[in-house]
Amino acid sequence: MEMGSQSPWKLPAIDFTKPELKPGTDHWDSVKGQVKKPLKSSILENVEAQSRTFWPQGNTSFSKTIQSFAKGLTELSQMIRRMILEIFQVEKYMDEHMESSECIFKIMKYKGPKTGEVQVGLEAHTDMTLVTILCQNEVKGLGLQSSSTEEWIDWIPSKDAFVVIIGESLHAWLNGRLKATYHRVMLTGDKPRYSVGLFTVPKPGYMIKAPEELVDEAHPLLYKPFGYAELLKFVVSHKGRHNRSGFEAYCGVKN
Ligand SMILES: O=C(O)CCC(=O)C(=O)O
Ligand SMILES: [Fe+2]
Repeated sequence: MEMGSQSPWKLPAIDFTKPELKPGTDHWDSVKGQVKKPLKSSILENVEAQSRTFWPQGNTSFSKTIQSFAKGLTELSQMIRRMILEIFQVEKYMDEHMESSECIFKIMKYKGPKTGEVQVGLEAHTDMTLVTILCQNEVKGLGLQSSSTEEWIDWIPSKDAFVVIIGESLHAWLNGRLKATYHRVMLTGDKPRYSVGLFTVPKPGYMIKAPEELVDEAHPLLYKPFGYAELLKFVVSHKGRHNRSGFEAYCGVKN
């Protein structure tokens, strides 16, 4: 997709495919500027990234290329987080941030409900991750909520694009500078929906704590330091599992 062209998704689309996309180059700064826009306007804290660089042969035989696919997604996750840290001027934490995170790759299958009526495949929720990257087969179903208008936007599946979702751990680490994106899966018809997700999460034992540079009078600390595994355990057992309340109850300073 050409820079600045309209995406079919009503979502900001950003091209990460150019080989010259390397930190410190003009092209890096230009793409970073595009990442900054949707983050700043808070239209929706996600971006789409085209896949061909990571995956030049296309995604039809992905079972064979699953490892290189996961590697490509891991690199994309790193690039996006590198840009986000630069945008919020906390580059000095880059190594710590990268070393304290790991990527989990999952393949998911949703059976078609075999009805013409839309059924919930996965309730609206935010992820507890740092960042989640999703892609899927041609069966529609993923919806993303704009944090500013609360409008639900259907993702139109595309084999050239990924959805990048900000999770609660990154929201907390940035002391609220970015919001976690609500998303859900709604299904209809009888075809199964397959999706793959790369979930970038804090490593076990690492305490997520906002850097002091992001905490000041205008931005008081929102979350107490927490470990990811402990957070997950609490959220899963909490009645607010499918919304932000479990997260807020676990580590929100106000609680
Ligand atoms: O299947 C999808 O596209 C979404 C999966 C998801 O939101 C999750 O596993 O947290
Ligand atoms: Fe999710």
